[in-house]
Amino acid sequence: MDDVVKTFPLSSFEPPRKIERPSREEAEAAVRTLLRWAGDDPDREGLRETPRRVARAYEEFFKGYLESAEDVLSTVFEEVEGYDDLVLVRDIPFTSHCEHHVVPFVGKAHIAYYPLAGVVGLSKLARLVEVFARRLQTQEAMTAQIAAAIDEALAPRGVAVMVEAEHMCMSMRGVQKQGSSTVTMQFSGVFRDNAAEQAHFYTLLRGAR
Ligand SMILES: Nc1nc2c(ncn2[C@@H]2O[C@H](COP(=O)(O)OP(=O)(O)OP(=O)(O)O)[C@@H](O)[C@H]2O)c(=O)[nH]1
Ligand SMILES: [Zn+2]
Repeated sequence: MDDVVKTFPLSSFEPPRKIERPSREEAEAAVRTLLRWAGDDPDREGLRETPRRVARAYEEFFKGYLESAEDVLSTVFEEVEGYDDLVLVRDIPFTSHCEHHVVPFVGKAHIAYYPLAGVVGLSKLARLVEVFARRLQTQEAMTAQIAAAIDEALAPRGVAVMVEAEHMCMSMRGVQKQGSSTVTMQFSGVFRDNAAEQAHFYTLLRGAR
C-alpha cells in the first residue's frame, strides 16, 4: 500500500472520503506506543518485529478499504437460461472488526436474491462479504451494505441478507458473555414486502445441510 493520500472506495452509497494514510513508520510507531500502553517493552527481543507484523496484519484485516463492491459485482451474467427463482448462498464465513473497540467479530453471512436481469458468479457474493467485512464495521451496517450493493448491481426482484456473529468485544472484555450470537437481517424488494418470502428464506436457512 502506498503512503499517499488516497480516495478510498467505501460502500456504494457512501461518498468517497479522502483519508490521509500515515507512513508505515508512523503506523509502526503507533503500535510501539500501544505495546507500551499494554505495559510491555517494545524493545525486548520478542517484540522487536511486532510493530512491523501488526502493520502488515492491518493491511489484511482492513483491505476492504481498497476494494469496492462495484468492482466485485461488475460482471453480471445477463443470460440466465430461464432461471428466475431464488439463489441462496449460505454459511459464508467472515471475520470483521467492530468499529468501537477494533476487536474481531466472527460469523457467517447468508445471501439470497431473486434474479431479474441477470446473476453474478457465486464466488462474487463471498467476495462482496469480504469487501465489507474487512473494514471497521458494525454488524448492522455491514448487513445493510451487502444488501444495498446487490440491489444496486443486479436490480433483482429482492435481496435477503442475514448475518450471524459473535462479538469478541462482548466475550473477551466488557460484559464478558461468551457464546452469545447476534443476528441481523436486511430485506429488500419482494422479501421486504412479503412475509411469506421471508419465511421461505428462514426455512431454507434451517434446511438440510
Ligand atoms: N449495535 C452494535 N453494537 C456493537 C457492535 N459491535 C460492538 N457493539 C457495541 O458497541 C457498544 C459501545 O458502547 P460504549 O458504551 O460506547 O463502549 P464501552 O464502554 O466499551 O461498552 P461495553 O462494551 O458495554 O463495555 C457496546 O455496547 C458494544 O457491545 C455492532 O456491530 N453493532
Ligand atoms: Zn466492539
